[in-house]
Amino acid sequence: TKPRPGTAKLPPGSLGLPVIGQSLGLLRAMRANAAERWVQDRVDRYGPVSKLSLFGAPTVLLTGPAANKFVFFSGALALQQPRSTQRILGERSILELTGADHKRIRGALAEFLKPDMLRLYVGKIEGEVRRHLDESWAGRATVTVMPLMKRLTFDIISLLLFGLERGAVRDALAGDFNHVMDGMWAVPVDLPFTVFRQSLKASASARRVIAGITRETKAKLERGEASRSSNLIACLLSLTHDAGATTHLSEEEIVDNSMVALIAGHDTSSILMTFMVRHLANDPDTLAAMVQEHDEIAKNKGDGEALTWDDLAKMKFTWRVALETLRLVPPIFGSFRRALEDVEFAGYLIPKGWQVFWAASVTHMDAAIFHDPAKFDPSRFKDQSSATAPPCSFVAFGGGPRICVGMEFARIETLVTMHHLVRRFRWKLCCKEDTFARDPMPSPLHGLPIQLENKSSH
Ligand code: HEM
Repeated sequence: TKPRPGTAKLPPGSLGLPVIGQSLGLLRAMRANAAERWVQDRVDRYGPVSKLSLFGAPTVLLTGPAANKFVFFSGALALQQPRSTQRILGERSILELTGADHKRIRGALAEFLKPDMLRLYVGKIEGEVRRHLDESWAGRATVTVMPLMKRLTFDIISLLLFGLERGAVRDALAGDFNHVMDGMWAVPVDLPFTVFRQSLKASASARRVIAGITRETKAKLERGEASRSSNLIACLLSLTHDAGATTHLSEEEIVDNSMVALIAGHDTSSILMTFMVRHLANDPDTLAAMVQEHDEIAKNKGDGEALTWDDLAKMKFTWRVALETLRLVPPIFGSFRRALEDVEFAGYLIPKGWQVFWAASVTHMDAAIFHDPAKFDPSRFKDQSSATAPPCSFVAFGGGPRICVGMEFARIETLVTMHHLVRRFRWKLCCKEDTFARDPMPSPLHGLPIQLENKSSH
């Protein structure tokens, strides 16, 4: 709601030191696996709405389902990215756009990421998974899960987005993206030898590759050698051709949003799968139930026969394990919005221009919503439609008009990967410590090295 002038007061809390504010405290806590605790401590001290200063701007921290709903649905708030992210991903990325522009780009991405389109890709995703497991997992005594999952999800997404098969171009793009990621949350100072400069250079190089692919795809579409469903670029270009001004995407928009999809589409899901592997190593009952689900599906198939869309629909328990993993370790800790005007929430004023920060963990660990919240219990997601969990309480994928547009895609690649993983291997953790650092994405100790054993029947 819009406050009446002079009525609402600022939330409790302190803005801390000039410029630095509480940023260093939060960053330190993130690296020490204590970010969730850090946010909870603030909530214990000041309540669910408090003010602080993060990354150079006055900020209101909001927690709880009602606050999440406000953040996701309020028209007075716009998505806000760090300046570094904006420079790297470009000004026409979906993350920078609001209103009709956001709707148009989101509609275009959703056109490619909708189930009807994704079902055409199950075979390609499975092909990548099988090849990765054959080449990088099978026959090894130990592997490090996190980097392997990152490369797997990168290869899957670049196949879907650009039709890029294995080879030098994909390797070069993967190399560029490692550097792109390094500077996403860096101080945006473009000077020689800074992480940020390196990241900008890598981003420029990746952009040239994507622009080249866009031109090639355009020519292929004109020659009838590609169709709308060939890959994301073909889909976006076809929208341009088909539907005129309302859905038209410029080349800059295609490149910027391919960059976003490539980053958003591989980092998060690789983290989910890595933490599933970690959790399953410590939870034999959950693992056994998952193995049973996948053995049941494989029982009715010939050797090497491809998974179908219907098979994926049967992997209900596995998806619950994924959701419970996302509840306990949400890859996206939270994110920022910016107040476009003075706005009021829960009796407090959020002044125009201030940041709003929402953190997933507080609601995910609220015992009033998730009974015994520290316990890993996939059965709590058994009936997602039940009225027991209020809306906007499970927020690993965000919510509202900006809810993750790649959620269904993440589900498919996770299910396909876990199917082959649990059927082919047993594993044990090399590091027993149950900890992780955030930078800002969570990563387990040493990237999660595991001892691997091939199951005899495979
Ligand atoms: C486990 C995997 C994933 C998680 C946990 C996740 C999480 C999220 C979250 C929390 C948001 C909302 C951020 C906010 O409101 O500030 C988001 C947005 C987004 N995600 Fe995902 N994501 C995942 C996978 C993917 C995949 C596979 C893709 C692409 C193929 C993708 C593309 C996007 C895009 C483009 C947005 C921005 C949507 C918009 O602003 O309208 N994500 N994601």
